[in-house]
Amino acid sequence: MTKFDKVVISGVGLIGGSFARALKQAGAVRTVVGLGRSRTSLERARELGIIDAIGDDVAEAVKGADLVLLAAPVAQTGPILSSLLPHLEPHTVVTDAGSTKTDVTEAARKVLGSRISQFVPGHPIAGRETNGPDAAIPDLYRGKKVVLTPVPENSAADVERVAEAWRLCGAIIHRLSPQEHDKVFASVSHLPHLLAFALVDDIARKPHADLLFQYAASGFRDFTRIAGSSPEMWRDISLANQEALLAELDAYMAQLAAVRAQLAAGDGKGLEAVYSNAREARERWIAAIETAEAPPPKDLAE
Ligand SMILES: NC(=O)c1ccc[n+]([C@@H]2O[C@H](COP(=O)([O-])OP(=O)(O)OC[C@H]3O[C@@H](n4cnc5c(N)ncnc54)[C@H](O)[C@@H]3O)[C@@H](O)[C@H]2O)c1
Ligand SMILES: O=C(O)C(=O)C[C@]1(C(=O)O)C=C[C@@H](O)C=C1
Repeated sequence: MTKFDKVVISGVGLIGGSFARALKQAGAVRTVVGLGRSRTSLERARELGIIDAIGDDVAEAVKGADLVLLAAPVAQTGPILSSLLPHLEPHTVVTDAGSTKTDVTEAARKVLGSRISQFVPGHPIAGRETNGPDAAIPDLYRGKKVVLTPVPENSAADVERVAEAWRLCGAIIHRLSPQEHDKVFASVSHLPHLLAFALVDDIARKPHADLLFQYAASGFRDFTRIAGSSPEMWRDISLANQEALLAELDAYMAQLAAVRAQLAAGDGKGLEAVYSNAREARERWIAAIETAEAPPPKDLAE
């Protein structure tokens, strides 16, 4: 069942590589061509069987492509689209996997002009702290959400084409506006990453850091897992979503100030109320996510 004759991936790391692997596993693509910044990394992707060919020449790479996925750090969106535009055929649908959507859509609009209709912005809500082609796995998106934030100029058919590709990877399609998207993910993704990076950085800079790390255990490991993520990627996400992230950070700092006051006052009842509310909310969230993200059987996604 070949749905896509040729798919081009610009940025063959965890996200782009997993997309290619998933489409290949579903038997849904004939050829995957990789574009990228690092030749070594593209060669590794080819060696791993993630891509079939390295796009040495952009014009040749995008010629006859059904679908192009941008999966590089979000600040690369404009430059990558500029390089693709002169060679982009009218039938080719372009999408992206960037973690922010307002900046990506603005960059795409600026570069593509009237051809913005060919760009359907998207974001898979799945990932890990590892990066590069070696981290790519075919089941990364199985049972996970993909948020599409289409622009008014997109045709229903092009949006459906992108949705279909993600469904073939096992994902479930949701839709938000770019602004709604960026507010939501500032809260539940971008802020936790900033906090994890800041905490580990803070501890690492203490004079007795070695002693502290020697005794840090599973609680610390769980809280800071995401501080193992790509600094370049998270720099771009933080700056791209600066306004919403600052708003979430301010709200969190107010919460910390309130909790600090309870601690300083020895207000055990107050602290326990915060901890209980958090634990209950987390339990409800885990139960809901386990129901919603129960992976569909492989043949249903195909
Ligand atoms: N890691 C996650 O958990 C996650 C989840 C969802 C979405 N995303 C988004 O997906 C995108 C890719 O993230 P990733 O985790 O796969 O990172 P990654 O580091 O594994 O892969 C990114 C790839 O892009 C390449 N690249 C960098 N600049 C480029 C350029 N100018 N042109 C072409 N390729 C370029 C890099 O060489 C690398 O191979 C980012 O926009 C990120 O915000 C990440
Ligand atoms: O699991 C992880 O390591 C992730 O960070 C994945 C995660 C997140 O949940 O925040 C990170 C960035 C994305 O854009 C989507 C998903």
